[in-house]
Amino acid sequence: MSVGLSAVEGPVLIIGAGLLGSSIGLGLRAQSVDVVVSDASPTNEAVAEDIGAGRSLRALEQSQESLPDPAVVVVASPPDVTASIVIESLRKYPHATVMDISSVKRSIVEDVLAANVDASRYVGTHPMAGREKSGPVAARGELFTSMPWVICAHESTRPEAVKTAVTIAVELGATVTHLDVEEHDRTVALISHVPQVMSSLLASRLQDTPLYALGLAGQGLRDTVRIAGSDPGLWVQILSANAQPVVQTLYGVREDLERLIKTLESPTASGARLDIAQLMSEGNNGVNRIPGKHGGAPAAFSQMTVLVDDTPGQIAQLLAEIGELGVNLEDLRLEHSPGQPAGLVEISVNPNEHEKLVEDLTERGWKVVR
Ligand SMILES: NC(=O)C1=CN([C@@H]2O[C@H](COP(=O)(O)OP(=O)(O)OC[C@H]3O[C@@H](n4cnc5c(N)ncnc54)[C@H](O)[C@@H]3O)[C@@H](O)[C@H]2O)C=CC1
Ligand SMILES: O=C(O)C(=O)Cc1ccc(O)cc1
Repeated sequence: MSVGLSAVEGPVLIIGAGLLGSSIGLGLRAQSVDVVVSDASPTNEAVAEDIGAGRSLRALEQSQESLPDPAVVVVASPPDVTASIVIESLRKYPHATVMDISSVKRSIVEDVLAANVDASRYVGTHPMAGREKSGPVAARGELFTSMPWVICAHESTRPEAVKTAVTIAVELGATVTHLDVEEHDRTVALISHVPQVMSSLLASRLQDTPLYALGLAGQGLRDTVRIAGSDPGLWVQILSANAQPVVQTLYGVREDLERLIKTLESPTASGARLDIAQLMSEGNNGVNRIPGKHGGAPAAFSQMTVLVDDTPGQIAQLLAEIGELGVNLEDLRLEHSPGQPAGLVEISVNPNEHEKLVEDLTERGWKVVR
């Protein structure tokens, strides 16, 4: 039974009410879907209920209310317990579609298919959205808006189960892509797991760096180490469950790293500079291939930087004025170094709006750098 106008049939039972589970709960509740949350940690389950991600299963049980038969079970627990929770849920809720959202798929699908359960109601999925924080306090209902969500049906998944998973992803604002399990694991090794490794390896170089040196860091360092703040416990599980595809990608990185080290050991040798330039431009080629917003073609937006005072309301004022000027912002990034009295707002717009916006904002008294 659906409570609101949502296309999702509830109740939806979310098992694992951490960052992802509670974000899904918040997003579905915003569409008036009936959501029940369950977590091994009573505290996380209670926090999830408090922030509005769904009704606590424990609280329902304590009040002697029985859980209405869930139409969908979303398993949002850490990867290492996901397969066993999926299997248990398929047994316990014989009418429910059971989907998981773990970052790795092959090991889970294999375990579910090997168990004596009705695996046709199981569909593996993976929202490509997250944060470098964990737990329900970090949850956001809009986490999945315009983000990809991969659906990995296995050979015996029922079409209705796929449809249910797609409906949930779409309801949360995500864009659905279908991949088989092997392709998924190979792909995420490159676009998610190795980036995490590279970020952590670079950030680990900073452990003994004097604080004055870190204080000089610009946005480049912050951009590349942001995800190094991720939960080690989760990443031990992800990397070990997807070790083989990750290692394949790391072999390529090792090759390029060895090439660069060798070149830089003799930087004035004949051809050395060309080799450095080649490595850098190979990086340019790669970054230019990353699609723009909403999965569209790589977009060539033009950028400008606006200096704002570090006082409340400045950024809101700037955005309001850009809106008044009728310009659509394609992207926005804030740069701010602690201790600096000003912040930098980097704005991306369509190139044909660039010059006029620089002029208009300057006229209105903003300090704009092209
Ligand atoms: N963190 C991220 O950015 C993303 C994570 N994922 C996947 O989502 C899943 C959850 O990750 P997060 O929400 O980040 O982790 P989290 O640590 O924030 O949440 C996991 C929750 O599961 C609970 N839990 C642990 N064992 C349990 C069990 N046996 N039964 C019920 N609950 C249990 C924990 O108490 C915790 O509240 C993982 O499988 C992860 O691979 C997918 C996409 C992005
Ligand atoms: O924060 C980011 O940039 C991420 O890429 C988050 C993320 C982490 C793990 C996943 O399985 C999917 C997405």
